[in-house]
Amino acid sequence: MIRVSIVGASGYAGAELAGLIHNHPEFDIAGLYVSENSADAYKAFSAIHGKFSYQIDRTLIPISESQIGKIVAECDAIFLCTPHEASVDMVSRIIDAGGVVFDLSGAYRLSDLAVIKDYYGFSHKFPDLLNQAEYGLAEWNHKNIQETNLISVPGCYPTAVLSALKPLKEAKLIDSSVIPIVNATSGASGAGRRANLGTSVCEVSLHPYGVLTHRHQPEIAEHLGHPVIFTPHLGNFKRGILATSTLKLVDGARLSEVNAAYNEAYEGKRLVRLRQSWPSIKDVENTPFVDIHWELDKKTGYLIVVSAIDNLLKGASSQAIQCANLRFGFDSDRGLI
Ligand SMILES: NC(=O)C1=CN([C@@H]2O[C@H](COP(=O)(O)OP(=O)(O)OC[C@H]3O[C@@H](n4cnc5c(N)ncnc54)[C@H](OP(=O)(O)O)[C@@H]3O)[C@@H](O)[C@H]2O)C=CC1
Ligand SMILES: CC(=O)N[C@@H](CCC(=O)OP(=O)(O)O)C(=O)O
Repeated sequence: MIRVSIVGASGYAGAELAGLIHNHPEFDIAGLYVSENSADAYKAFSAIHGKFSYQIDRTLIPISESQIGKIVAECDAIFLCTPHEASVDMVSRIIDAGGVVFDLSGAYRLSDLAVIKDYYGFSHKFPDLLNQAEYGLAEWNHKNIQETNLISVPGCYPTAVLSALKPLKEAKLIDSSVIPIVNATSGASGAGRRANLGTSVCEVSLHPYGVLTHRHQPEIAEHLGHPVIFTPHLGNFKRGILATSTLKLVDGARLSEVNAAYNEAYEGKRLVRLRQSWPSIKDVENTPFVDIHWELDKKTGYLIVVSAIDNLLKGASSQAIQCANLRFGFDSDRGLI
């Protein structure tokens, strides 16, 4: 068995990950950690996440960022389900100690220091590690994921959007003179477990946020290799993301070419479901799938692509498991379906 530890295990993404590892045939939980001064230190994990009562019998151990290297020797890999700023240092310490790390935060997803400063608000201290990090979009980067010790698991919106747009980009079907427009709505769990009036489901109806400033815009653009205009929205439901992308195809592109692009990109990739009808959050919540459907307006040459994921699973923890599967030599979907 491969023994893995989770830092940030009391949070939404960390708890989902603990559940997936508990049920995985190849991985075992080595330790569950929270921050040094956590209000949940030494509590039972199942006291925080009651659905795991009598299943995951573990205590949440507090750990400081400077001690993180010490747990490398006690396990085969570490998942960081921690805030971006905390992950920056912890990743460096884990790599220095010779460990394998899957970082679910945004700390290592972008390569340009100036862009990181602009969108995350801090100066990144480890440019060499940014170069070493492999982006964990599992269906698209499996070879590199297998060969690195630093996997940066994509953000939730980028997972939904890149899954929808990369087949078209690879097939050179996107008209580069018209910037694709992406509107996406997330459930409130995307904002994490900490109470916050602005993301409480009782306060939220449906509204855009982070307009023209959201950090997932440069993440999508970098990993698509194409600019996008991205507008996230917050909805008053718990989990799931639905993203609608509108783009112009190159002149003369036919629907059959679009269909071929998706079929080729995702042949044999069982966690991507090319649907014959429009995706919905209800079809993907609590699942590791990304559902995709598209239609072409033959009059204008515009294509509408809709993709849906569970933000806590394909948008975070189950994609992290896909990456770990690849890194340790298993099929990407092992233990997930
Ligand atoms: N929610 C989502 O849909 C997605 C989240 N992500 C990313 O995953 C990460 C976790 O997100 P999420 O689960 O939503 O967040 P939560 O706020 O729900 O959980 C954060 C966790 O990190 C712990 N933590 C905070 N600071 C530290 C620290 N310095 N050292 C160790 N542990 C710490 C918290 O516990 P405590 O504070 O008690 O120590 C808690 O367990 C974030 O980077 C987020 O951006 C990525 C994709 C999707
Ligand atoms: C609804 C909501 O607040 N969502 C979060 C995205 C969560 C996520 O996947 O992103 P990172 O890993 O990049 O933090 C947000 O917009 O900040």
